Amino acid sequence: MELRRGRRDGKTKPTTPAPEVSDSESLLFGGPLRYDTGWSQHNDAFLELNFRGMVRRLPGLLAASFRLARQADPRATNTVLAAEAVRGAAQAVSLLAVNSVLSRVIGGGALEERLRGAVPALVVMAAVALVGALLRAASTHATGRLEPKVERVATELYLERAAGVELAAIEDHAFHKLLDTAQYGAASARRMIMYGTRVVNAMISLIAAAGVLTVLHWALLPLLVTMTLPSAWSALTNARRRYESFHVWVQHARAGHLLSGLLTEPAAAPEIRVHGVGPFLLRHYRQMSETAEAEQARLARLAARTGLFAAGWTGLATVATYATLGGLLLAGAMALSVAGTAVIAIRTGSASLDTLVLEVNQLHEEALFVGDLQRLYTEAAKRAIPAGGEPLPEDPREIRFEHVTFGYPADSGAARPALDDVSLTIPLGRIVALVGENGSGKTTLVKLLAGLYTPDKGQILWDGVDAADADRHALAERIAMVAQDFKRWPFTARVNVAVGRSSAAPTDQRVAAAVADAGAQEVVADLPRGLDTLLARNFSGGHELSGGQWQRLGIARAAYRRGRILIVDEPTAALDARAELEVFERIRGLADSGQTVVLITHRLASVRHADLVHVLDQGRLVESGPPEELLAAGGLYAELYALQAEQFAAKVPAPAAPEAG
Ligand SMILES: Nc1ncnc2c1ncn2[C@@H]1O[C@H](COP(=O)(O)OP(=O)(O)OP(=O)(O)O)[C@@H](O)[C@H]1O
Repeated sequence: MELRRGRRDGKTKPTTPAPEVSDSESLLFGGPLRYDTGWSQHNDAFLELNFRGMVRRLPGLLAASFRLARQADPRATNTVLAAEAVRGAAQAVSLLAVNSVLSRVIGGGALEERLRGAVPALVVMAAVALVGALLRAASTHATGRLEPKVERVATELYLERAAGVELAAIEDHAFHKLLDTAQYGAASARRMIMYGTRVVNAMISLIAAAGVLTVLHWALLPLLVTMTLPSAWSALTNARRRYESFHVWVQHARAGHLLSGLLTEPAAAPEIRVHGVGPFLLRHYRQMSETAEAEQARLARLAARTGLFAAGWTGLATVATYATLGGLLLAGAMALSVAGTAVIAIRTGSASLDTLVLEVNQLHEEALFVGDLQRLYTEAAKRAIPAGGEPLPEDPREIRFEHVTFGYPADSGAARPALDDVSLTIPLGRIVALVGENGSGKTTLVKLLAGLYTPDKGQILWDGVDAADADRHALAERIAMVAQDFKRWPFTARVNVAVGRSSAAPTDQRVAAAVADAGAQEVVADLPRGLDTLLARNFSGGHELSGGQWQRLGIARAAYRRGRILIVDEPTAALDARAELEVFERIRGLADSGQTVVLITHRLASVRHADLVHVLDQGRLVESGPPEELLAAGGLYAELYALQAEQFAAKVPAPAAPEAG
């Protein structure tokens, strides 16, 4: 399922057909399992490349890769350019020397005299060959230094830009596709350096050969061009087809990689075995591979046809060239020595032109991928988290949401926004709980609070300052967050805590304090190598934690960050009853020390610790107030509370008495 250098597996059919299901599976699932995985709706016909457009784009792309090379290593770039330019010129001098040798040898006079006359030109040829060899060595050495540096610089820029965009961009499928295609740009930039140097070299030797031909007879140059045009056309046409195909198929290939990854991934392994998901995934994988193979076959068929047509055209042009040369000789319009030089110049010229076409074609193919990388750079710069902005008040009293409406960009077809005209206050230094049923908008609200998204309508005011205009990095500095799906970094336990503030050098004391704050001492004590235990099961010496143990480390990470506002989204979902109680006590303690806590939880009994509760329902704020007041008011909060309380109050049915007899 590889694309590009084996990953260009082709065109997408816009939909992946529903899989065939065997009888046994039909029985197993109680009916045929016919649905597609949901990846197939992609409409990516944005490419409008034509032959002229490709030629026009080339200088710009070449210049861009030259800029990258200069950025990576200016000295090596200059060495390569100078060496290649002089090498090309040396080839021109060499061709002129050949011309001189031939005219001496074919010209009049005694043989010995003619040979002696050719000696200076032969010496020049030898000197030029020596200089050429030295320059080639210099160029090879400098290119070898330059290429990996170019790839590193391009990759770093790619990763830096990707990490610096808004969360909304990362969730946008078009941007994600660009991230996917652009990842190959750095390796292409590296190869562009190699092809670029060859193109410069071939161009200069071609100019030399063309110059010689023009001097010999004006009609020879257009004939040379006619001879080489077909292969240029065929090579560029095939390159364009492969590139278009790659673009249309990139999502398909991504899905294929994802499927094959799922089949071997430890996290999916239990369900694959218990629910029998393996055959389902394999079927999809096979189907994707087969359609990809069909695309490769289509490309090969087209390439063969184009190549055959181009070869015929080249053959005819070659016959015409040599017929013209013969005609000129027969008509006495050209001397034999000149015709001899012309044959050599045509051969050299067409060889240079062939090389040029081949290398330009390679360069062009790479340039297209570098073009993707540049598009990503531009797009990422547009969607970057803005730097600078208004300073936030040093010690704000409250954060106020005013008529905030927000809908996820990736979910434009949603029936209602995730948050709809929400106005509420978060007083600082208190515990504020967000309560509501699944999907009511609690997580969305805290993501907006943390500056991960900006409202579509309304404002989030830190005292008087609108968060949309504030310095986003300064805002993030004040937030510590334990998200519902916080990252379980595949590093040591110590790093998993200290990554909460990776800009500061971790001290044992600070890590230990954070671990204690989260009540995670026992978790760490049970680890085989304490804080230095690697928490990545797939590595040797790696260890896996339980969900609840991870959750404590997540809380330790947030404690380590020491942000002024602590956001905890379902902090106790994976904790046992005793641990849950302890974590809430600690959260209460944090608030006593002046820390603001924004708490999302479904455990309403724990909400009694909160100073203020906001109740959300379908993206709207429906109730706000201290927990006791909300209970007394008999609204949604009281209803949800009563539902949970009933579960505990419900009597466990007594076991039925054994029947007599
Ligand atoms: N990244 C996302 N992209 C698109 N839609 C999203 C995204 N995250 C959430 N939503 C949608 O936004 C709405 C609110 O989701 P949110 O996660 O804020 O709810 P919640 O109250 O935190 O739910 P839960 O109690 O289940 O955690 C839901 O309809 C959900 O489908």
